[in-house]
Amino acid sequence: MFKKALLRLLNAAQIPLDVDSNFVPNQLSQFRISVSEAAAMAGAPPVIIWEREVESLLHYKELIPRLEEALGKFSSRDSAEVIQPVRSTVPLQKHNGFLGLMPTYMENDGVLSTKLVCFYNRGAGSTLPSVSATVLLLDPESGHMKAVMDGEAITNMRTAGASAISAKLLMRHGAEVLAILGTGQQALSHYKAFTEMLSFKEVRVWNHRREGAEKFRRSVGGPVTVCGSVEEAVRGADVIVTVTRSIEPVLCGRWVKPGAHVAAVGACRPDWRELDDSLMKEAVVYADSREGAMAESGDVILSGVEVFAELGDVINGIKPAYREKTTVFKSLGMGVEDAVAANLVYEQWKAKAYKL
Ligand SMILES: NC(=O)C1=CN([C@@H]2O[C@H](COP(=O)(O)OP(=O)(O)OC[C@H]3O[C@@H](n4cnc5c(N)ncnc54)[C@H](O)[C@@H]3O)[C@@H](O)[C@H]2O)C=CC1
Ligand SMILES: O=C([O-])C1=[NH+]CCC1
Repeated sequence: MFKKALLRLLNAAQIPLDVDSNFVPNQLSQFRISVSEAAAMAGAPPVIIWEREVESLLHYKELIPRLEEALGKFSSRDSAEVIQPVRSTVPLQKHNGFLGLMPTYMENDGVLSTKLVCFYNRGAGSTLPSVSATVLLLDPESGHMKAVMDGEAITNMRTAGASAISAKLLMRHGAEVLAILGTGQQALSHYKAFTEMLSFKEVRVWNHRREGAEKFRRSVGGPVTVCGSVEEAVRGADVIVTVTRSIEPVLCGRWVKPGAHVAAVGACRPDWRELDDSLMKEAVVYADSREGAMAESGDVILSGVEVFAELGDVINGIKPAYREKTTVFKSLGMGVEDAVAANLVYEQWKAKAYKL
């Protein structure tokens, strides 16, 4: 009663529960209620955390261990750990795109979120982004919306983080050469995650337009070899990342060194491809979500191959990691990855705002 009365007063006096308000959390701590509980009770608006701030708060070193844990929880199929249906999509026919809805509930962790993501098969001349996203973080008890966040930075970093986990688990020991096909947003985040978390002697990139690859090389600053063809980029590579907007195979099995690991990130529709049949049939195929891959991945569905395991099965020790064989990690992207990333951003934001 007393807590509610205090909060009504704060609200009526329009004392915001925001970054500058040190007073409110300190006072509330006496009553042992959380900031989000207080915000819900006071009817406070959600905090808005936009791209630059998300980027400044999210770091692979903290994100990747949380993603790894979440992938394991997802694959345990324990509904108290993760409830995450396969993404539902609404076609945006006029614009050659899709709206994907990605709700996730992690009961044991008290995390409830949903991402709204629009993704497009853009024509060559378009300057609009391929992916545009927003993540909503909610309080599971009250339903109060705690935060609205830019979803692009989260999508770029959590996707690259999941691919880096796949490489850590599935690439051969002593891997030296990384090849990245495509030089857009995901290529940049993958370059950062892979060079920060793993170590390679050589990084090669290819783009269907050479100027795109040259721009990428200049923007990352580190040593990168620009290749004139996919074959030149991937011959002898130990790890290959495919992050293109292509809807037809760009990577052929005959160019891939036996034992290489491929993190296949693009082609997230049932009729889109990045990898050819020979590669899919040669490789042991892992996915983030078996159901997601069977519903959404053209590379899996059209090649007719089986998903051998989820990354979470390997993390949980249920399925082996065949490092010596050619492996493909088919990434579709999961709501649980967005949930843990958004929750981490929110925790960091609170710590910064309230200097906890
Ligand atoms: N698995 C996952 O969780 C996620 C997958 N994606 C997918 O990853 C892919 C890349 O996304 P972004 O980097 O954000 O896009 P982007 O538009 O920033 O980059 C796309 C790259 O593909 C190249 N490209 C365009 N058309 C091509 C073609 N026909 N053949 C070969 N290359 C072509 C572009 O030049 C560019 O380098 C997209 O397919 C996107 O839908 C995006 C987010 C998450
Ligand atoms: O998981 C994700 O956000 C996406 N997967 C394919 C395009 C966007």
